[in-house]
Amino acid sequence: MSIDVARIEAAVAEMLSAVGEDPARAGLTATPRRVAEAYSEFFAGNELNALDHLSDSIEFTAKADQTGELVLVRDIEFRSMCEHHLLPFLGVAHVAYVPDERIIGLGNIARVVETISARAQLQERLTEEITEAINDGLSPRGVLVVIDAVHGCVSTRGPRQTASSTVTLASRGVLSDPLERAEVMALIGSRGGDG
Ligand SMILES: Nc1nc2c(ncn2[C@@H]2O[C@H](COP(=O)(O)OP(=O)(O)OP(=O)(O)O)[C@@H](O)[C@H]2O)c(=O)[nH]1
Ligand SMILES: [Zn+2]
Repeated sequence: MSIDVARIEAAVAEMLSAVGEDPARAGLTATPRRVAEAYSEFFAGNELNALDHLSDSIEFTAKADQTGELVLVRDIEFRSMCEHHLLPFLGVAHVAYVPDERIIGLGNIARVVETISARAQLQERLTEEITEAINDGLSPRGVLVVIDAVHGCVSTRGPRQTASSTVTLASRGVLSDPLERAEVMALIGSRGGDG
């Protein structure tokens, strides 16, 4: 089902009334439309299939004596919507995989993250779904996804922990091995230049 902008606008006007605001006052008249546009962005991934970003994979043949090649795309910025409170959580995703017979243009890894983020999510499920998409789309020898995020529902309300971030990790195949995983974690932690 596509996003129903008119229904979002009506619901936002109703919420404004419910919190004691006047949705007709000058500063608020365009707010339902703006929120509907923002929600259309936040939930655009409901209409998309992340695997479509992996359909143009490239054949990759490792030489016989090469093992353990790794692709790591670090610091992919994302925002998603916490499904408990409909407040954003923001952070970075690090996506690593060990190719088998297919690799993919690097920008498509970020597109997978964006599509799966643009849905009502839990950070754990977001991490799992990105891992699963890379695993299904590229059939690699291993996948590891690490997400580090700050939740609006933890920082702006409830516990109000503004300095706390949450790290989640999911893996498949050879990157589930603790030693292989440790190498990727070290690479994620390292930064070239002044980063
Ligand atoms: N595991 C997990 N929990 C989350 C995520 N986003 C938000 N939460 C937590 O989900 C919980 C929802 O708990 P509830 O008790 O139903 O709601 P609440 O009373 O608003 O909880 P508090 O935020 O702790 O005040 C809260 O502890 C949130 O911090 C997430 O992505 N993953
Ligand atoms: Zn929440």
